[in-house]
Amino acid sequence: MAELDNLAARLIDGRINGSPVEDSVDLPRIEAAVREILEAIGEDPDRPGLIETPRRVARAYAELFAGLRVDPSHVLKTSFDEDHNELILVREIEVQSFCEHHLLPFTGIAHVGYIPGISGQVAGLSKLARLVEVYSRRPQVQERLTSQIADQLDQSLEARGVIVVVECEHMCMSMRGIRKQGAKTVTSAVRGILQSDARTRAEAMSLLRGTTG
Ligand SMILES: Nc1nc2c(ncn2[C@@H]2O[C@H](COP(=O)(O)OP(=O)(O)OP(=O)(O)O)[C@@H](O)[C@H]2O)c(=O)[nH]1
Ligand SMILES: [Zn+2]
Repeated sequence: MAELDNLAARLIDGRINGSPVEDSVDLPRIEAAVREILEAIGEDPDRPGLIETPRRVARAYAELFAGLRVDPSHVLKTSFDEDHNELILVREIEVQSFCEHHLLPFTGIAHVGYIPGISGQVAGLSKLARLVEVYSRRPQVQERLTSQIADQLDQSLEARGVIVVVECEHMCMSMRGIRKQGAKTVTSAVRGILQSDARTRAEAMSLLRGTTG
């Protein structure tokens, strides 16, 4: 599992281009399924333009869903002690995920913030973005993505407070179905003091929006 976890973490980084990808998912099964889909929509999977498509899609899925094989608690393992007991916030972390209902992308941004706990555990800033990646690269719903990020931060850092706000556009709403482009879904998850104390939350919200005045 540790080896696979490591492989998937590198996949998330986009650093694998080659055979190791095959170890992480059942590629032949995905290929067969994609071929089936192509036939079912009335295409000829053997025409030159499509002949390699099932293989490409399988490899793309290995990368796009690599988050399923990473243990999110590993991401925040390398936290360190720092004498800072107020809000730490990383704004506008890119989100690229897939709605689990239609397997279509939803994309946008996440703001991730926390107030360190009495243990004084602080995470490397990039780890917050990595956490977003690990949970995004799975079939998801935006609400769960948001609360999973918040809960993991809460648990791993024993934070006094956590705030996560995610703002995304869903392709399943813009390309099909209701076909409304530009609609943004905003979800939030707050934990600890950021949930219980309205003033602290309001302060965090204004920083999160980029307004400090
Ligand atoms: N709450 C939530 N809903 C989502 C998310 N992603 C997609 N959806 C919605 O999931 C719902 C699935 O509804 P269904 O009625 O089962 O599927 P559908 O017939 O394809 O729905 P339409 O999109 O309305 O055509 C849709 O309303 C989607 O907009 C998400 O992250 N969170
Ligand atoms: Zn959807």
